[in-house]
Amino acid sequence: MLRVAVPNKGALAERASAMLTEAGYRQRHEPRDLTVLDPNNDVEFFFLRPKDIAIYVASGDLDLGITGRDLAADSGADDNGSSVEELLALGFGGSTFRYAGPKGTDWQISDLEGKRLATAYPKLVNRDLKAKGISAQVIRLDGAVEISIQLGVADLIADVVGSGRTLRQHDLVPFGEPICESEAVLVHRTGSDLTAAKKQLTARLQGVVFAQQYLMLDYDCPRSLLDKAISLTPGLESPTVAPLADDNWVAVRAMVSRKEANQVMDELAAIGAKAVLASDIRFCRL
Ligand SMILES: Nc1ncnc2c1ncn2[C@@H]1O[C@H](COP(=O)(O)OP(=O)(O)OP(=O)(O)O)[C@@H](O)[C@H]1O
Ligand SMILES: O=P(O)(O)OC[C@H]1O[C@H](OP(=O)(O)OP(=O)(O)O)[C@H](O)[C@@H]1O
Ligand SMILES: [Mg+2]
Repeated sequence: MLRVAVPNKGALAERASAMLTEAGYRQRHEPRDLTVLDPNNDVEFFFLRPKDIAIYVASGDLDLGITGRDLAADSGADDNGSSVEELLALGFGGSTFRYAGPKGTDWQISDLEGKRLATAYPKLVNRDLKAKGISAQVIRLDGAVEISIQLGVADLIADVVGSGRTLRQHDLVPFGEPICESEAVLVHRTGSDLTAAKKQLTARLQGVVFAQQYLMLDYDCPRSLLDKAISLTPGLESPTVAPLADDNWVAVRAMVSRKEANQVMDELAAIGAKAVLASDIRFCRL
């Protein structure tokens, strides 16, 4: 039976469970449940603190886990980085992990030298400081890191930035390049076998991620413009082209990236396509 770790609370929990449900897996109904057995799919889910997930997966006690890329990087057992590796980026929980300091100063990375630096991600930060050749006193906190400067325990911080609201609320500004560009990821133990069961769960989640990033486009097109239309909507392999009752027209169906869909629809309309319809894809296998 495949054993899979899922965040039990925090920024990733709801979307992770929703994505697994969409992929056909059983998820918990009671928010306090710590395990859910899905006998039909031969999977057991374990609902764990997001920070602990990489530890269970790195030790081999659990086969797969959904966590943040920043948390996975912070779990690394050695200086070389993480002891879990990414199988799939899940396209939600996007954030950056950044240094920040009180506003009013044009902070530079070199200003970190000799400072007290508060963070809930000490391994990730120590590794970054080492790579930059900077020596600073890293103060490990569990959360609410943004308040640590005004309370006097730190000079600067390194923390997760989502919308940037929490930094602004505490009169802080980010500086330097992000230490990590994070999102939710599916991980397994570095170097462990990619078994058929792991592959199947990965493929199912890939199908949901893909469905969220793509739309199905249907339109009618004069046969004489088909080449132009196909160059705008090449699809994944090749678009479906079907005859219409009127021999001068064809119906075309192709997947397009959600981000580009409106632009592509404008361009199709401009070349003379009619009845351009976009519809959601719920899930798929590529
Ligand atoms: N505001 C946010 N926007 C986007 N992603 C976020 C945000 N806050 C946290 N994350 C991401 O969620 C993951 C887990 O962080 P989360 O805050 O849920 O865990 P935690 O700090 O251990 O738990 P808690 O905050 O419940 O004590 C990390 O990968 C982090 O990058
Ligand atoms: O840029 P924003 O959109 O404001 O989000 C960033 C904040 O969200 C997270 O905090 P969380 O709510 O998880 O609390 P924590 O600090 O106790 O973990 C993170 O640690 C930041 O503090
Ligand atoms: Mg948090």
